[in-house]
Amino acid sequence: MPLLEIKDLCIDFLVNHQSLRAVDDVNISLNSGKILGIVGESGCGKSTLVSAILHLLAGNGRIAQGKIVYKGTDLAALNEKEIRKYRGREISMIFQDPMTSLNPVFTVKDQLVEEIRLAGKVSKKEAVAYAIKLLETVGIKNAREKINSYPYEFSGGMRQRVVIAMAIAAKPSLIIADEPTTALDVTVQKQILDLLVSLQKKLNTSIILITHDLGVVADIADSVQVMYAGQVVESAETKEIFKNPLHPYTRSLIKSIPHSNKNVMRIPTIEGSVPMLTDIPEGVCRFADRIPWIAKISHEKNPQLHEVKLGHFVRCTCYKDFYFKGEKEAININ
Ligand SMILES: Nc1ncnc2c1ncn2[C@@H]1O[C@H](COP(=O)(O)OP(=O)(O)OP(=O)(O)O)[C@@H](O)[C@H]1O
Repeated sequence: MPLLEIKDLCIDFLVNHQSLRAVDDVNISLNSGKILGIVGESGCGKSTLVSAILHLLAGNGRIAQGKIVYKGTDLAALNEKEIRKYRGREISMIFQDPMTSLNPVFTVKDQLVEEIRLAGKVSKKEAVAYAIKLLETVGIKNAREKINSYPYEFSGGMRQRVVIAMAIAAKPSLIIADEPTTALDVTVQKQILDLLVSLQKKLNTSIILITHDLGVVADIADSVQVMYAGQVVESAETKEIFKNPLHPYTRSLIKSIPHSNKNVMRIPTIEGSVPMLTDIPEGVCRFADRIPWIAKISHEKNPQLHEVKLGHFVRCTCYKDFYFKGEKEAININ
């Protein structure tokens, strides 16, 4: 049985008496000890999707349909008191900005000890010893001294390490990391990702890693779901996605991964941005507006996810006729 199974999940926001669908019929299956990458530009619905798991949606959001089955329990059906037992203990979250999780007026020790004591019955002394061990585990040197510092005394990367220490304190089975490295310098980003992967292996935790950068998931995720305008447009094992990307949006995301060789000729990626919820077209390919040079007939009506190969799904039929505008022009010139 998968650790987490999200089935036909739809999430709506109520805006000016209008119900707007931000997540549309998403399915996820995640096994123990695996890393799933959820990728897409800002506004695709990634954060909305994962915040629903622990009932952290904004006040105007609601699960309109679907199930979130975790270890056999449908989390979507739980009340506030019941879901609290899962937060931090079974499933923990790491956000982009470490200060979302850290309180600036308390020391790291106070915050870690509180988290540890919330998770289980331990004495203060035991909790402090465990907190120091946790800081060492996440690579903070001189943890015995550093534990008495306030969050502002740490660099951004070190703060994110503290947040990760808090996130693993209760040995959760699932960590949801929502753009955990976006706010950090490139060199620090790599260190934090390496840390997450090493902890995942050590603790056999599963991770859902949310990012706008497909390059980030390339080396570490076992599987990838690409989201666009609230829907999954492609999903497969990571190797397969990079070997055989099909959906125009996935192909565009792959092209936009920064390349170490700056001399490589760059074909322009697809212009534009994700539509606002009020502008999402119904019953047609949501990506069609971004690739107007592809004939309308190439798109499917009411585009569905098609399993093109075992475990590899792609939405709409437009991928079959898709080419990058610049590519064809380059061919014509030659
Ligand atoms: N509380 C809300 N009320 C109305 N619309 C919302 C609300 N929260 C998010 N949205 C909208 O839902 C859509 C999905 O937003 P979401 O934050 O989940 O996207 P995202 O892919 O995680 O992007 P980002 O990385 O910028 O957070 C966007 O159009 C956003 O404007």
